[in-house]
Amino acid sequence: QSGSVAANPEQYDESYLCPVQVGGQTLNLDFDTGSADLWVFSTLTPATQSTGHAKYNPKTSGKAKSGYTWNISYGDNSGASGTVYADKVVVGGVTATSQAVEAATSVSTQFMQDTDNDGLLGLAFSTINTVQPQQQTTFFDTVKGTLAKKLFTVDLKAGTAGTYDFGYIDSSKYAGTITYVPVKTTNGFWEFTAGAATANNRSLGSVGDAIADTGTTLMYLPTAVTSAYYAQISGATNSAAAGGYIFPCDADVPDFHITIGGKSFTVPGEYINFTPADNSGEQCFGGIQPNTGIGFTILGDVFLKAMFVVFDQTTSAPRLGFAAQ
Ligand SMILES: O=C(Nc1ccc(Cl)cn1)C(=O)N1CCCC1
Repeated sequence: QSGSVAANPEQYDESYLCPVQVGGQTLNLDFDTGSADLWVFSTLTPATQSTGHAKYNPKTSGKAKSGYTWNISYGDNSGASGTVYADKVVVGGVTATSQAVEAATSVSTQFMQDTDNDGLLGLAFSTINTVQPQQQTTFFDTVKGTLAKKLFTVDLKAGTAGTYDFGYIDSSKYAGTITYVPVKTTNGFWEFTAGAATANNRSLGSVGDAIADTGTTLMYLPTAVTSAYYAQISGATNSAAAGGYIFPCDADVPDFHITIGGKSFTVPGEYINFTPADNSGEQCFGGIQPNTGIGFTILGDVFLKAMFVVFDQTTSAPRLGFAAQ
């Protein structure tokens, strides 16, 4: 089988939500290549936390996995926890007849407040799934053997709907050729080595170990690369109060170029002029921030929405394919 689902941007492209049928009920989920749990708001979630969200009712067709629990936290310190059911999950026509559906019994404030988001669909490697006592597979791992090709592609866009495709590569969605690089799976992420970064034809240094993460909004780069980038924007400062680099909203924000697999790819400066940093709209928050304390680079949505990316498990050595949109 193969299929395609829309990825609809939230305000400021903060995240992208995709309609998914869970036990016959449609929920809008945040597809996240940086985690491996499929969890949903449910009838088990306290009403004080679930108001405004679509909820999965396991009673309809779910089979409880007795004694199974899950508990996940993300880089922004949001998180959720709950219990586990097996149910039918359909994404863009691709069907998992018995997928582990993790029903939330508790969610953090960030999830409670984002009423467009009804849960997450993890697309990292199942080795980092949090279900105990027995780890469960991601939707992709569950259906992988039934797909025309064991791969999915990500085509996020700035300010408009993109797509996640499962089982095939649509060559109309990218320009030029796809450049493939090997993936290191030991941390459970789609992790690879990126190369030189430049802006205004000046070297910013090398990016190095990086993950392709659709669940993270921004780009978190090595501190040296980040500071060299913002040195080229007059008025840019690293503001503790704002939580990162900000600059005058009318500044000239340079394009960011990164080499992957020997090919250069460009993130337009306008994507890096991310959002107003305050109510006056005078200062804007940067789409590139330092990866302090993370230990690797995260290439999140700001990067991905300039790219067409193939998450490829067609062979025993997973790989990532990158092309310009
Ligand atoms: O928080 C995340 N990433 C993240 C955020 C900040 C920093 Cl420094 C690093 N990573 C993330 O992937 N998600 C997924 C769903 C909700 C948030």
